[in-house]
Amino acid sequence: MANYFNTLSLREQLTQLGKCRFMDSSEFADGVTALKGKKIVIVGCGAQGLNQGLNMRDSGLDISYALRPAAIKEQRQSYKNAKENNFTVGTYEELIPTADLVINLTPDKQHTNVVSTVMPLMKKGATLSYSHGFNIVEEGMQVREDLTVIMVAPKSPGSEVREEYKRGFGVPTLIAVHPENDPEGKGLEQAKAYAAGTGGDKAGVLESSFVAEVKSDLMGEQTILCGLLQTGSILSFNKMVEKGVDEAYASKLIQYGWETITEGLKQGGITNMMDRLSNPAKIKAFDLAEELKVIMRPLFQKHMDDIMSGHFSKTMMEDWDNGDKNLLDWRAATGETAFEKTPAGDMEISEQEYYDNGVLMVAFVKSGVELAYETMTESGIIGESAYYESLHETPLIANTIARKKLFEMNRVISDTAEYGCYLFDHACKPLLTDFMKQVDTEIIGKHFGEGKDTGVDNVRLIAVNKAIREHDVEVVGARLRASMTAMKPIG
Ligand SMILES: NC(=O)C1=CN([C@@H]2O[C@H](COP(=O)(O)OP(=O)(O)OC[C@H]3O[C@@H](n4cnc5c(N)ncnc54)[C@H](OP(=O)(O)O)[C@@H]3O)[C@@H](O)[C@H]2O)C=CC1
Ligand SMILES: CC[C@](O)(C(C)=O)C(=O)O
Ligand SMILES: [Mg+2]
Ligand SMILES: [Mg+2]
Repeated sequence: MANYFNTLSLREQLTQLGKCRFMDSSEFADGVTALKGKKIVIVGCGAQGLNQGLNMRDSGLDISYALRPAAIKEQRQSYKNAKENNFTVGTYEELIPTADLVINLTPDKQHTNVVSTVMPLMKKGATLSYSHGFNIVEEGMQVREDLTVIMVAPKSPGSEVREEYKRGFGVPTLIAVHPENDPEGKGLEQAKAYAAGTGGDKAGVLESSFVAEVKSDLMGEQTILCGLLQTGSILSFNKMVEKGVDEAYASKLIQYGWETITEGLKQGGITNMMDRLSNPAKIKAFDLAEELKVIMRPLFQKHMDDIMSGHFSKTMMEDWDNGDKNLLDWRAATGETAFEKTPAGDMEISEQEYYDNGVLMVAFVKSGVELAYETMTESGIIGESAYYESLHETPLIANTIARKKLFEMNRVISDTAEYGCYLFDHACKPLLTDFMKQVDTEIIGKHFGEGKDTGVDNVRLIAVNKAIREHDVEVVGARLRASMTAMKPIG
């Protein structure tokens, strides 16, 4: 199998990368109709499998789970997830031959194996679906010509897919039809119905391509969403301890700080997150973010280049073949960091204190979101996609760190995201050595400018505010957030 993206002409690569249309809510007027009464079998019942299945069943669809024999025999977690929620569970042989839609929600690493096993059992004219296009785009999986291949990719961890649905809403979702596999022209209607079944239509759906989803998803998760949150956590914690801040306080400030400050991001973008700081702190965070952007830009660009060329997927797949050596070493090293090993204290930290004492964290978030967005859009990924993969998803990942630190984040995200997160982190920390030497508790651990005059130069403040507000991620984000709010009452 060859990397599918690399087999395309440059023109076709650019066309597929740039495919991104924000769909109007009226396009979902038929709801789940195209899948109503169809037999839908989900392979795998993990983070996405369970939560998508629960939503689709609540939306009136017929869902069952096909699991590998060992999972059923040993009653593994996937079996328990499905059974405890009263779903029918069976083997591939029992469930796949009668399925109209088979949804592959196993880890990306397993896709070639799973799809090769499942495909011969699928009935003529059925549909195969993915929630991430790695197997099609990076591994070049060839699917039987009579089968339709679609993708419905929620831009969120599985837990939030369910939580948002229960709130009568959903998470933004990318849908796509693989151009090589749409023999009956039914792919788009089915993908729309599936997105409606998960609640994604209420939050915003982009009609995209497998290529655009893969290249943007990999970039977001490696850099701002997971990699930089990991690097920022470790470096910020170590610095506070080095400077004598109480360890338990430092641990708490980081563990819950990302969630608190990115709540500001979720509600009103970088503008609102920065507005939560005092004027002098805002200018300081702005300057730090500018400095960080200069230092980290080449690393962000390297990640994007390696994702585009297929170098990233090639080296990750080599690690798969090598028994996951790098992944397991990196996972163990993360578990040994002082941040991971130091429990958060039970002292009170007010919401505002997380901002005031976490100016460096705000600067990490601002620089990472903007860099990820800029690097993606410079590479042909459309702004809306880049927004979902940078600003929109950062608070959702920050929530996982609040639950159980970096361990929880890396547990909840997919296997490709975990690998890419460590890869970025290990390259980024050394790059920031000199920058971190100048960092003191004024910007991490203590209240910025406490007791000092809060006056600032008006001209500078106006220029800083203008630069923050006019960044493209803010312009695109304001539009997307407005449409999400507009759609919310429909649920
Ligand atoms: N994690 C996330 O939040 C997101 C994931 N995605 C995508 O969703 C897909 C699923 O990822 P995710 O939910 O993280 O996966 P998980 O690791 O959470 O779930 C894996 C499921 O697959 C089963 N499984 C594992 N290995 C095999 C195998 N060899 N054969 C058959 N079944 C197997 C497991 O069951 P058992 O081991 O018991 O057999 C388990 O039920 C991926 O394509 C991912 O990129 C997309 C958006 C976000
Ligand atoms: C951020 C990681 C992710 O891409 C996701 C939850 O969207 C993943 O692959 O887990
Ligand atoms: Mg993702
Ligand atoms: Mg991903």
